Amino acid sequence: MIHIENLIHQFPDGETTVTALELPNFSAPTGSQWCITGVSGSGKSTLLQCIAGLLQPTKGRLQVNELLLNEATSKELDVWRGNDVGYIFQDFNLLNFLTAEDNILSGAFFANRFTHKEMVQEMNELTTKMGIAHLRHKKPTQLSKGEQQRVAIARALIKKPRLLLADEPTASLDEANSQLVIDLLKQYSESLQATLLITSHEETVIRQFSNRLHLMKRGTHDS
Ligand SMILES: Nc1ncnc2c1ncn2[C@@H]1O[C@H](COP(=O)(O)OP(=O)(O)OP(=O)(O)O)[C@@H](O)[C@H]1O
Repeated sequence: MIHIENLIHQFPDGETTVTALELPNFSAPTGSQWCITGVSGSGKSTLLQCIAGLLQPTKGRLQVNELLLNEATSKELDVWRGNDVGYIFQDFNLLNFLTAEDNILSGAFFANRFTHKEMVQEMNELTTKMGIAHLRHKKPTQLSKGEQQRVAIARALIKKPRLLLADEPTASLDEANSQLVIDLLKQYSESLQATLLITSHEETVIRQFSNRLHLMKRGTHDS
């Protein structure tokens, strides 16, 4: 469950600030699946980062399940994120010194509730489903963008999170892999009753979600 009231996020911009996001109200029931749309710069990534507790909102109330994010300490946010949040970054954020396999396993490490055997089994299943099993021993720099994206997605799914946040998860994928990823995210969300929020510009992706949140570009400079 996500519940948002009067959320505002501003970034400093020289002497002034830029309002990246303003969202008066938003509620997503547990297990619901949403596509966040809006032109470039409308605040889609900012919203996902606020919901993941990666950005502290400037104003507003933001609750995810039992946790009130705007009042939580950074330690509470770290523990919660490690346990409950699967985040697929727009630019992947893979660790270049680790193999694809170790990058994926690292996604479950901080959840602290799986044995090594369980993590390896889940990693094997995910990489097979996603067609990247043969790439497990490669480093991210030896992979194409689309392959890196699938590694990033497997890293988010391995811990079976209650909240799945995916920032443009199909942006580097061809049509077939894009569909595979959307199907996989939806299946995970359904089977785990995990709330799923994805951002996308692509019509083919957007129309597969009946729940949509459209953000308007602000770009307002406030002194
Ligand atoms: N770290 C930052 N410092 C200052 N301004 C920022 C920062 N990050 C984002 N912004 C600004 O906030 C606004 C929203 O950015 P955001 O990345 O959330 O948009 P978006 O809708 O995800 O865009 P895109 O579709 O291009 O990824 C933009 O005007 C952007 O320039």
